[in-house]
Amino acid sequence: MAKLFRAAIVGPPGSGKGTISKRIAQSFGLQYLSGGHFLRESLKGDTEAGVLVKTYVERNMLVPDHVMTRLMLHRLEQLNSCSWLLDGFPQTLAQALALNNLYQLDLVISLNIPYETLRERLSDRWIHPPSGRVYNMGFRPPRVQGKDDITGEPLIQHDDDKPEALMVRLRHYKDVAKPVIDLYKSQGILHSFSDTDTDQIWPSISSLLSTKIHTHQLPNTCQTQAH
Ligand SMILES: Nc1nc2c(ncn2[C@@H]2O[C@H](COP(=O)(O)OP(=O)(O)O)[C@@H](O)[C@H]2O)c(=O)[nH]1
Ligand SMILES: Nc1ncnc2c1ncn2[C@@H]1O[C@H](COP(=O)(O)OP(=O)(O)O)[C@@H](O)[C@H]1O
Repeated sequence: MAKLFRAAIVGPPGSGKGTISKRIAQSFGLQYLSGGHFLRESLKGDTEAGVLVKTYVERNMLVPDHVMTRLMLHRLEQLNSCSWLLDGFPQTLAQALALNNLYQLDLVISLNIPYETLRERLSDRWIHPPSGRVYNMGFRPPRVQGKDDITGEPLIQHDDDKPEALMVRLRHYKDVAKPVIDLYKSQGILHSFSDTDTDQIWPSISSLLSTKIHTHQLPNTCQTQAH
């Protein structure tokens, strides 16, 4: 069987993880799994996990590690035959250690983006909740203002992208991210990218991945099991 490639992308909210992850998934055929999107999905049904998660997500607080880890590791189990890229997980050292017990990551991409850039971008971020498609009124506007390109449904802005919530998220992010970044640095798999612009960073990420992933080695069918 072809060797599977496992990677994660880390960076503050608004650093472009989702935007870059989608480009990576498209160019290199990795299965993309976003922690934030996955949580929002689990809020939809009236499940026990959904109710538990809701109170945290609504307050922009990290879901407790044991809950987040259980949900994500369960999902990853269903992606056993896939090469994947994680976005937004792990965010804490406890999550990183739990992941580490089961999977050896090949690569971690870290995005270092100045605060002012983050603030500007997130205040312009609009999303289409059912699909997770992300727009930006300057950088990637929808074809029709306020509407999703594919379905024409309305776009919304997350409460946690509004300025006050953003400050809290960024401060908190810094505290929890450092030990995670240090862990991956010590494992020799961390690659950091600093710029204000996704399009400037992308060529370097793409060429790094080309040296690590040989697309002919990736399984062309990745069997994903239902949730
Ligand atoms: N102006 C600008 N906006 C960007 C750039 N890259 C991403 N964005 C937008 O910034 C916002 C945050 O990006 P996203 O990928 O969702 O970041 P994440 O929170 O790290 O997943 C979105 O509205 C993107 O469309 C960029 O290079 N310039
Ligand atoms: N790894 C994680 N651990 C705990 N909670 C998380 C994690 N990732 C996301 N969350 C929760 O989900 C919310 C939304 O996540 P976020 O990263 O904003 O998603 P997005 O990818 O849409 O930016 C966070 O405010 C937090 O409550």
